[in-house]
Amino acid sequence: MEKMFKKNQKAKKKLCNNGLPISEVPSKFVVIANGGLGNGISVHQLTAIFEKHWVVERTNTSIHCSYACVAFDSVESAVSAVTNLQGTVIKKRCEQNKTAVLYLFYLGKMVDLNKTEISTNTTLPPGLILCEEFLSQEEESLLLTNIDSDFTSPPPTSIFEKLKHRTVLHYGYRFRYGSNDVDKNEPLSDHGFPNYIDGLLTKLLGLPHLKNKPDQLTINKYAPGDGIASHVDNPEAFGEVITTISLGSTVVMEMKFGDKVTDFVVNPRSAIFFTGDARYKWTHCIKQKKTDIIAGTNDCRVTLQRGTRVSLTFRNTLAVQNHEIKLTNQLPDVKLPDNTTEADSMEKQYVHSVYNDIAEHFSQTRDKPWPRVVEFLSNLDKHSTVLDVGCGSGRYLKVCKNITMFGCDYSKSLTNICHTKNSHVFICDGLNIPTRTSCFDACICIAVLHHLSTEQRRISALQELLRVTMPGGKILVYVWAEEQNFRNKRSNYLKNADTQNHEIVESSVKKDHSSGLSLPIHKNRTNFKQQDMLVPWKLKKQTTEKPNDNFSNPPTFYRYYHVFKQLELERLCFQCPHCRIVESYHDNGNWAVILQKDS
Ligand SMILES: O=C(O)CCC(=O)C(=O)O
Ligand SMILES: [Fe+2]
Repeated sequence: MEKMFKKNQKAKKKLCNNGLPISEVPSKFVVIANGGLGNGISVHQLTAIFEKHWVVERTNTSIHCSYACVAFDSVESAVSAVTNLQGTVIKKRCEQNKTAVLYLFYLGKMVDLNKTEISTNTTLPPGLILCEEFLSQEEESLLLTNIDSDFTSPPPTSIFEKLKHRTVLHYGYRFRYGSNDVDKNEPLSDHGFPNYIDGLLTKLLGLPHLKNKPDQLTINKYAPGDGIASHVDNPEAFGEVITTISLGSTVVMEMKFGDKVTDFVVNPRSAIFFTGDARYKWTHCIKQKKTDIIAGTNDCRVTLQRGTRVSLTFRNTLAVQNHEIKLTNQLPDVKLPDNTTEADSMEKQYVHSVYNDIAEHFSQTRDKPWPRVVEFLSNLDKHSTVLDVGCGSGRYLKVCKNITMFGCDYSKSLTNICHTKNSHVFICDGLNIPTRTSCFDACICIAVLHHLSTEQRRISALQELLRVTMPGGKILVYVWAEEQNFRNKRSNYLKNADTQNHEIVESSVKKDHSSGLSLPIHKNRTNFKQQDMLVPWKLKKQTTEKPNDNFSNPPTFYRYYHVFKQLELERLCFQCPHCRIVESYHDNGNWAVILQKDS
């Protein structure tokens, strides 16, 4: 009895997951779990049982459904049927000696299962271009025939690999799982792809999405139940657009970015272009399942059986820049902004937008207050009103009970996190703080100035801090130091090498072709080799999901930094009128000053 109850509950849960409007209140509409065509039970068999006792208005099932829906003539009939038929064992129509156990539940409304179609109103991630019916059926079957024969006997110009959860063929360059890149010195052949790809390539290049002819192709073959772990195709190794052609079977792709998740159906013969955010910020994956349950019309979910699916992923490999730098042992050229427009746009791309994207992860990993900042706040007069400029996720806003703290930050996502902690915060640019002059007893500005990309902006930020502070009030400023090894003491940043981010790129350069700006990429947890650079931030791996191969690759973001040399911060302060430096010191890889505004 108990076993039957458990099975009943399990069946109910499954129906709910399928989107059926199960109701606890009796109604005339009933769903019969296990009583559907998909489970080998015909409508005929059901009506034969019902008609002896009750009047049925309509019965509805579909070959895709293991359940059937029934509309009785009245609630009473439905109640009687649910009570009497619960747990009935019925012989399957087409499978001899096999039976099904029926479980019945009320529905809030009648559902027409055959009218359920895949819902098309999924919002795709920004930058994802999905072209349905990109190939004709003839083109698809010709490709499949050729690809099948390559899988059977891989040509010498290809590399065949059997991964744990799919088989793959690489052309052009071998894709190296682990580093998720290619060896540019080892092309697989002079002529790249097999001839049968020519037509497809011409067709792809005819669309505006691909700027250059791809030079690397991975063909993935998925049996039902196979998948690909969540990843971003390595931005260090491959160009701006990744293209995937699907053949053979429908599948659901899942894309994620922060707490945003999108599932969408990828049909055979479609082309997907991953560009922009979908290329660089959102991860994509295919779960290891034999069926996909997806949103359908009519409040229902549609269950799709997967068949064998083949996908072709085209990539453009990037040139290797590392070698030259290493060989000559010279620092790369740096081209920084030299006007306000350039500085604004660079900070927007490499500071503001990044903090919005990494806010959640940043707040989880940067929540410990630094002791000397807490000490500064604790030494302020009781009831002081203090502004934290660039407060991030608010780690100093609640550390001192005796003072009133406000925070401001450019990042909406970070200020949202502060709101959840009930802190007083507002969004603003530190160069234009929207408050009156002289309205705070003190200010702190921790790890902010180093994100401003010209000296003039760093001075302006100090002047703005001085403006909003009361005459006689104090300001504490911290910036990242070029000297991470000071007086023979290594900073925590260096000491914590090997624990985080160390796997990221060797020294290389990021050139922005549209703006002409060029910045070196810093190797995390190493000494700084230059003052201006991009510092990688790798989002944490999704721990909820076991990678099905070593192809799990969360996105990397780049933050712009100008690290300060000894006395550089003091020099900037000297250029600000009406203040004096009360104290300056090195603190664990940072330079700090305490300023006092003239009375
Ligand atoms: O099979 C697919 O559609 C995805 C393939 C993919 O993401 C890749 O090869 O990087
Ligand atoms: Fe991919």
